[in-house]
Amino acid sequence: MSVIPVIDISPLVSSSSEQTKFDVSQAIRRACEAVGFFQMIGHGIDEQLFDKLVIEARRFFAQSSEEKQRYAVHKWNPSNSNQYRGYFPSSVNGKEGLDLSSPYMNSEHELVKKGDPLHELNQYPMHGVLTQYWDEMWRISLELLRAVARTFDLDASHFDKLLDDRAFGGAGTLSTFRLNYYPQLGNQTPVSIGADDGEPLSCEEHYDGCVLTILYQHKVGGLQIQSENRTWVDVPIVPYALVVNTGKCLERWTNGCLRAVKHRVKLLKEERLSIPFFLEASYSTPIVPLPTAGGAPKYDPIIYGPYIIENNSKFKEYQRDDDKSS
Ligand SMILES: O=C(O)CCC(=O)C(=O)O
Ligand SMILES: [Fe+2]
Repeated sequence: MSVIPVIDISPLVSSSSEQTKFDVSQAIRRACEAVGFFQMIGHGIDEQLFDKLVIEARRFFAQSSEEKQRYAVHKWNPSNSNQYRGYFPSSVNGKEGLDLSSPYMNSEHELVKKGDPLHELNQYPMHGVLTQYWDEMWRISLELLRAVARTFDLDASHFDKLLDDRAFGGAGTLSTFRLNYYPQLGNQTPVSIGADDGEPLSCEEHYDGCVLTILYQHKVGGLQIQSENRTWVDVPIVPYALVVNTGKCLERWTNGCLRAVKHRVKLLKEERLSIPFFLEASYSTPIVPLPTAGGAPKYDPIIYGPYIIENNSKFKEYQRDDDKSS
């Protein structure tokens, strides 16, 4: 299928009958099975919040590199201890970005105090609009996973406790909220070239490793997904829609029913902002194919934390050991 479905999730986020919620949940499942992506409307996020978020993101990236450097992770600012959560410059992989962790992470937790890379607190002050947007992403994420749970004959809250472990003595969700800025590139060289079609790219062809990604692409498109016949399909701009895609973790969890699909971003002449929220499972969550997904398990059980560290090490912007410096 090459058309990316547009799904109105309003019944999931308002009071509506169980049947209506189930019908929307099924539409989400079908999209994630057939395409791996959908455009989500009816999410209930105030349009003004997106506008404020874009202003906030632009304000951040418009700062001088010295100012942004203050929030850079250790690799680019040795006086900062964070390896993972913070700013990375465009010299590494074409785009620059700011990776933010949960503003609600349990700061007393042993892993947070120890400085575990996945459990780092933000050095960039995350308040106001950024926290409001985080709250919205978290609200929607839980509803999407409840939708998935329903279609696999599970209690709707099945995944809730596997995504945020604070109630079980953990530090909280490992999810990442990222601001991506693709500068106006002029004649600069692409970060990579499409493997099949030679398309110049500003974000390489990849799968997301997380559970789900919820992405806001602001006004400028360029995101493409690979269809089953290996051709590349544009993800069009639908105003104030959020692009949702299945990550490799959810693919494993659903025994391959929901598909993670390769995607990339074309190299454009104009600047571009994209704002993904990577929904992650808690560190010690076992990812074991759901028995209700049917069929013999196609994947070995894994523990989320070590799995995602290994997965992220494939991305240039996460190769942060000093000896791998690019
Ligand atoms: O910038 C985009 O639209 C997509 C970025 C992306 O795929 C990612 O950060 O995983
Ligand atoms: Fe991605």
